[in-house]
Amino acid sequence: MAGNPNKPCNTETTKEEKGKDSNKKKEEEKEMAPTSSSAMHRSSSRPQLDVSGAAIQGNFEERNPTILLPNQSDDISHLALDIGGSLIKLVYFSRREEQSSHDKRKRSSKQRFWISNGNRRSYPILGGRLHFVKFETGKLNECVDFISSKQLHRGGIDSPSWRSGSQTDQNIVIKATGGGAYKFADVFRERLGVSLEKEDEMDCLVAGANFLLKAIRHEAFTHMEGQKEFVQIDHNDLFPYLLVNIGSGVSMIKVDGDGKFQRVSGTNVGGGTYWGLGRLLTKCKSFDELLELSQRGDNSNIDMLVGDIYGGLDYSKIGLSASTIASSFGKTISETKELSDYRPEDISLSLLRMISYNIGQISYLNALRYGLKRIFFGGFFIRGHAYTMDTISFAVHFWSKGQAQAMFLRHEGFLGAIGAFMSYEKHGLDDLMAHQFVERFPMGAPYVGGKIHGPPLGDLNEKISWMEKFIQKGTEITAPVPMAPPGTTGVGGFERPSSKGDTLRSDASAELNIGVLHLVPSLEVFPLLADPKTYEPNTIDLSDHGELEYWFTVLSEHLPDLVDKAVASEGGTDDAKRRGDAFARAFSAHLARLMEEPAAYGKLGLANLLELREECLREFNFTDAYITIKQRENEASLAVLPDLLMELDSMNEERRLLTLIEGVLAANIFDWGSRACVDLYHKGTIIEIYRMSRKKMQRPWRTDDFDLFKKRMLGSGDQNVQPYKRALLFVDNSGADIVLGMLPLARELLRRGTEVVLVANYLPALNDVTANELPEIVAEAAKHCDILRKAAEAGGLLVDAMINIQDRQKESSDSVPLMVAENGCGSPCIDFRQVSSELAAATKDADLVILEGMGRALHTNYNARFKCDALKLAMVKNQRLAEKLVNGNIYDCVCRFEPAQEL
Ligand SMILES: CC(C)(COP(=O)(O)O)[C@@H](O)C(=O)NCCC(=O)O
Ligand SMILES: [Mn+2]
Repeated sequence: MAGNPNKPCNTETTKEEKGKDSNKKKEEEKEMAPTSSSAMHRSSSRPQLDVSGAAIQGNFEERNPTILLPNQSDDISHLALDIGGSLIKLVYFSRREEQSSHDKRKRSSKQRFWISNGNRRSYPILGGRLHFVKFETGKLNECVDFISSKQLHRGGIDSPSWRSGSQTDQNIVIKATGGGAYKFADVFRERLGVSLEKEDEMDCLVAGANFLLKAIRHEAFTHMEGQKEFVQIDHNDLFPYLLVNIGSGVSMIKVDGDGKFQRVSGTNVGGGTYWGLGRLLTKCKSFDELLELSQRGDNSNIDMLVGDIYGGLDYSKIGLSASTIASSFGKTISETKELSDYRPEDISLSLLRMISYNIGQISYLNALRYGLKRIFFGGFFIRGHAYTMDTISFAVHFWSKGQAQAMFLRHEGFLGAIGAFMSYEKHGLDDLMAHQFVERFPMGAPYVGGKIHGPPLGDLNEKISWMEKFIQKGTEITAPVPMAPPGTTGVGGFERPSSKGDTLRSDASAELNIGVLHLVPSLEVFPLLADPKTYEPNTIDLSDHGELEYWFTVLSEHLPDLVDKAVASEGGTDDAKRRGDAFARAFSAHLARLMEEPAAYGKLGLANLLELREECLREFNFTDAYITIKQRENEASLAVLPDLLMELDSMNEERRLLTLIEGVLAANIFDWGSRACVDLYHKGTIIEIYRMSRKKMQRPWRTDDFDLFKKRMLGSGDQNVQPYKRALLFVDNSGADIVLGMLPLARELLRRGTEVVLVANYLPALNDVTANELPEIVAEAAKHCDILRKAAEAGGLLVDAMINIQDRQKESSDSVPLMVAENGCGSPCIDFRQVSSELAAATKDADLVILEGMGRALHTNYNARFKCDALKLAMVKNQRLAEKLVNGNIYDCVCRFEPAQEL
């Protein structure tokens, strides 16, 4: 919303004044509203969530069970709108998780043990997803059709009230902001029978920005000369800042806190100006077309530069280079030329620079006026466009002499809509934290949301046929637009950005930068992290282009094998083949997109890529691609476990501890995600490979802290040591890895009086063992081992044990328990900023963490520090990683012991 052009644009409007204004407006509306529209709600009649008598419906073991609210009578809307001059922005919430066959399998397992969370809430009451969609305001009907087709105004197709038909549309109130909330209220009433409850635009913008800056980890970034860098915002040091929202017009708001702000300025030269003038001057048919034209433009043909005035020289005395724009459109004063003599590309770029530069400059002056160091720019004018951001950044940097910094927001265009959504008090979103959001990039959002609107694809078949049909289009989307030769001058004399980040894709680009936000309120920061603020899970920095290229190649080359396994896991049917093909295309498209713009989905690390691959598989309904392999390897390993245990029991404790650690490292070779290992499997049986791997376990290992660990475990000389109280073992692969490696180590800890929690994945990833599979494996192993059996019984793992209950209670009461906890992840790596509340609860009294495998101990967490002792064990199954990380070779081993970090 721009300032009134008839008023100076720096007219201040305080929030209090605004409040008075909007109350007055509301009163006027009330008087004017016909009685039939008495449903036009005021805050007093705002629907509230009544959680009295709330009960979990169905199985308590479900991750996101339905919460039954027997006393809830108000209509609950899951939709909010920001109806601007050019675009309608829609934020909607879908409550229900799709039920995967994995979940179904999980529910059928009776043996699963859950650690009690005490008073913690272990179920996500508001678990669900936040979706972001936009429409052109001129196509309001399409927006209404979209809402209607998804029944969003009634809480979504899946809402119980919609299915039972218990909800009447007359009572439905939808929060809306922006001018269109007034202008189009009748359309919504007539077409959907709903009332729009207007929320103040500035209130919403600020609420949306504050929410995003606090809740989304990689929301804010800087963009200078083509380089995008994410900025970690400290929640306690966020205010004050200047929020500049560039829509059709521009608002500049000084934000001092939640709900505390002042609109200090604005300018009527904004996105509408660019689009309006651009349309007249270039005959472009859409904003995006105009923006795309600018990519190929050279503004020096239109703008008068300092060099044009000074005969090619800089005006260095006052710090102006020859390429600085002295006068936007200054060259077009030439009387000999007509509009048709100028290239539309050059006009577009010149216009874009004029407007962006102007906004950057006015913003800085306002920041200066109020002593604000940080300026956040939002609004759909920006559209993730590199030139626009660079120009604004340059202006801020130039005029502030580097003292102020322009920052941009990934959800730039949705601030108002998010704010309107948050104004439903019942959602209680304002309390949510970064660790409770997981952003995902489903095929349905980035690739189909390509047009100005795009309902995420509904069912699997739609997704597959979209991939088949539009693969050509997908390639176009991800391919860079050819650039004009560089060398044109820009504002203030910086050359046009030459990084790949400045390529403009189709109009899908805006959607490509944001995904669907999964709200999982049960996620927590791992309580044993020494310093969560500085914790960075990824070891490999993919902003290094060489690294990026290497890992992209590795993942691309692994694809055919992965597809084979995935298709086989689903019986090799034609349907599975079709899905496999679609998966490969989808994942390749994501890779290509990220290769072109690594920061497109937020800060990119190797763990994100490995997780994206798993997410893509799940999206095409491959719930457990390695299931057959996992089962086969478990069986083979369980068959030799009794012999191994006997061998171990014949050793003295020192020899045994060493053999156990060797065993873990040797068995970590069974990794179906490593190309080198997969090649090995074609040459031998599981047992042969295991034996070979054990034989090669010569100390010293590449990183070898075994002696330190041994000292802590066994003491030295006469010195006795206290056993660890509770150890969390982050286990990795199925088969030999868990059965012959980690379980025997767990047994040793149990034998020494340490409680053991086996922490495993919530969802399958490659051949990793899942928490759901562990009780069965432990039960099998326990058949051959009393220590494991008693501990598993004490831990409640052996519900179906053969012994009678009384005996079990007697025996288990004096045993330390062996338990299982799920980690909340479905990836080969682990991000300790987001773990399940079950795992967080299990950290109580834990004084040892053991991380096993490349994914959890090397790719992520290699540099992580914990409040308790930590042992990191892995075999490095990749030559390049071995060289980079430990200056060694493939199959080298890492045994890193780190005593508790002093705080
Ligand atoms: C995916 C993995 C992290 C799994 O390793 P794990 O955690 O099972 O030890 C690893 O196999 C990997 O980094 N693979 C890609 C590198 C390669 O194929 O050489
Ligand atoms: Mn693994």
